[in-house]
Amino acid sequence: MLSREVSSFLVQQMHMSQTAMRASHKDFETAVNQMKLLKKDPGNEMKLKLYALYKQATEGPCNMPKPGVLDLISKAKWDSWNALGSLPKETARQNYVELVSSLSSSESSSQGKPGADSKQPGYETLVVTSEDGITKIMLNRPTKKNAITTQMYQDIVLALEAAGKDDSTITVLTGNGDYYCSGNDLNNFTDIPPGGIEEQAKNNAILLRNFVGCFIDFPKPLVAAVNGPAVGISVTLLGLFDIVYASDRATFHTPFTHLGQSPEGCSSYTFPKIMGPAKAAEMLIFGKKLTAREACAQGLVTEVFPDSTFQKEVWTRLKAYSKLPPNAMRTSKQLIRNVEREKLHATNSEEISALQGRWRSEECTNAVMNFLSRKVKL
Ligand SMILES: CCCC/C=C/CC(=O)SCCNC(=O)CCNC(=O)[C@H](O)C(C)(C)COP(=O)(O)OP(=O)(O)OC[C@H]1O[C@@H](n2cnc3c(N)ncnc32)[C@H](O)[C@@H]1OP(=O)(O)O
Repeated sequence: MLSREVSSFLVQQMHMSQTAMRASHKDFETAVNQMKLLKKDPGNEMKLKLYALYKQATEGPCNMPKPGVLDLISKAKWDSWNALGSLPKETARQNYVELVSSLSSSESSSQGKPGADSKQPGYETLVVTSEDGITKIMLNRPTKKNAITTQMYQDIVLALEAAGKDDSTITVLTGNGDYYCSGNDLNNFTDIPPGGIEEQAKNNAILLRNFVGCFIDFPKPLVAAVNGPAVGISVTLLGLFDIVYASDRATFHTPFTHLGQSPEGCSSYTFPKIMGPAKAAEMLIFGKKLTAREACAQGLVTEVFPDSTFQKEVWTRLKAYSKLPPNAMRTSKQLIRNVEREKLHATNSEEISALQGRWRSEECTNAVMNFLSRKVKL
């Protein structure tokens, strides 16, 4: 017998509309007005992002002359707009609407909670520690193989934002227990909001755009310590890390087709670039699982360590790196990232548009249902 969540998920899926979810001009105008009503200052970085998207949505690509270096504010605005390159007006409009919507909902969810603004977040399923110049973000849901829940996506974003600003020099993502991460928690698909599947897909799209965007824009060296098997989004994101160390027990599996889904985490761009199109296709289209050594041979993994000495060797290495001059490391990271930052954001948008279609498909519905009703494991 199917669980209640699975049945309700199925019913919603059968009734959902096939209309595309592009933001209309009216949605855009509403978002522009909503921005004026925000009570909390979203911060300079966010304001620049919104400015750039607004200009791109209303005027198209930046073709203004670059302001002089002494005109700091105009230059920051110009840089932000110019970084969007040839992003289509329609995509910029949609990104703007989604960004404002996420700001409004985080503002309303913090209302009425005394001290919500000043409180350091206590993460339920992450352990964040800072020591020896290294901030470690550890996924901490070992009994569920560190599958990422909706709350965890949000917490990882918060933890990365904090790590980007703290005084550590390197940030490390790792997993607790025998898995690094089993990817998206498939129960995320059963938590259907009042607006049905359409609203769910829209919320997931906002969540994912923001989540992947954070990895694209992370300002410091970012290291993955892959302590065990990795699945789905935890694999695709590796293409956005600066270094990937893996235990020889780790495997790398992206079974998107089996799940009726399509790649995310910018992997449709980073994987062919890293390993060549033929190897990338075998992983992303056919779901071939790689061993740690294969992933290393294909350039996705920097170095593989025996599982028995993984922790000791990785942390000794990272502690030595963390003593290098931090500003030089940041500058090098930024130079490398700036070459393709715009391309990565555009890829993120494209992948999410495709996924929204996939999430509404029968192929995806059946795959999720088979997992939740314990019929299929990867
Ligand atoms: C909103 C943004 C969306 C972004 C999209 C991302 C795409 C992806 O990430 S696709 C990848 C999704 N992941 C999977 O499909 C993995 C599903 N899990 C499995 O196939 C297996 O659990 C496993 C191969 C990872 C491990 O098998 P094993 O036999 O060793 O352990 P289990 O008994 O199956 O697992 C223990 C426990 O953990 C639960 N669990 C594991 N992975 C997930 C998951 N991804 N979602 C939800 N729950 C998961 C599993 O159900 C077990 O729970 P119970 O002990 O309560 O039965």
